[in-house]
Amino acid sequence: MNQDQLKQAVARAAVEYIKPKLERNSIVGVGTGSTANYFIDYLAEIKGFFDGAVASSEASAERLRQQGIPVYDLNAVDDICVYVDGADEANPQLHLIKGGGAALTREKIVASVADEFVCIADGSKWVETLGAFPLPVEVIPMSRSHVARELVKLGGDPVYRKGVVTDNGNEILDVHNLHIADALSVELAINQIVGVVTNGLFAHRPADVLLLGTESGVETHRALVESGI
Ligand SMILES: O=C(CO)[C@H](O)[C@H](O)COP(=O)(O)O
Repeated sequence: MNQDQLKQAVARAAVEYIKPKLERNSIVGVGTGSTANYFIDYLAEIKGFFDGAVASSEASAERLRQQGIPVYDLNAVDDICVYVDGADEANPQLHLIKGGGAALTREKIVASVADEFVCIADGSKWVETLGAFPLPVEVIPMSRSHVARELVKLGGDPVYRKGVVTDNGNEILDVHNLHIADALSVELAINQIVGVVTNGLFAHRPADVLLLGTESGVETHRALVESGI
């Protein structure tokens, strides 16, 4: 199977995974990107089983509407039972790098609200250590150079993603050459820089479940929980 077929397989698996959890009034959180797009298309096949969706980008909202799925503003809903989205990298703790599609801030908001976060990814996204994929950081435009200098102090090589404006009207720096051994600390440290809206590390809100598309089928990974016992 090629990468696209693996994305389709995990998107299909996600619909099967969430279907038993849905009720007529359920709201589904929907991510952004090519894998999420496949998920939206398959989700449309069960649209009678839930109420509607909250989208993490204008692009996903548009695709949901085209598929006949009602789209709600996050402020208009009390609860999101499940959030389904892709990732650029995932490690065994189900910490993620996201934001290749520049939707990281809204993705992190919707993921944080959701009761369960189901990540869907083809096998190329699975890594032992995060950071080979440049870490996206959304910044307030006037702070871009300041934030870039601070990111250099943290050991990264930030590159301005020219021509990209996020749905929130901001800009993106992609931080190269970070070897992220402690994703929890790095996520906090970058978010402390004045001018940063958020960064694409999802460590404080990791995925709960990862459906990973491989040649031998869709694997289900759950986060390794550190236990004091
Ligand atoms: O974080 C994202 C968008 O901001 C996407 O989930 C991530 O970039 C993966 O995209 P794709 O499913 O196209 O490989």
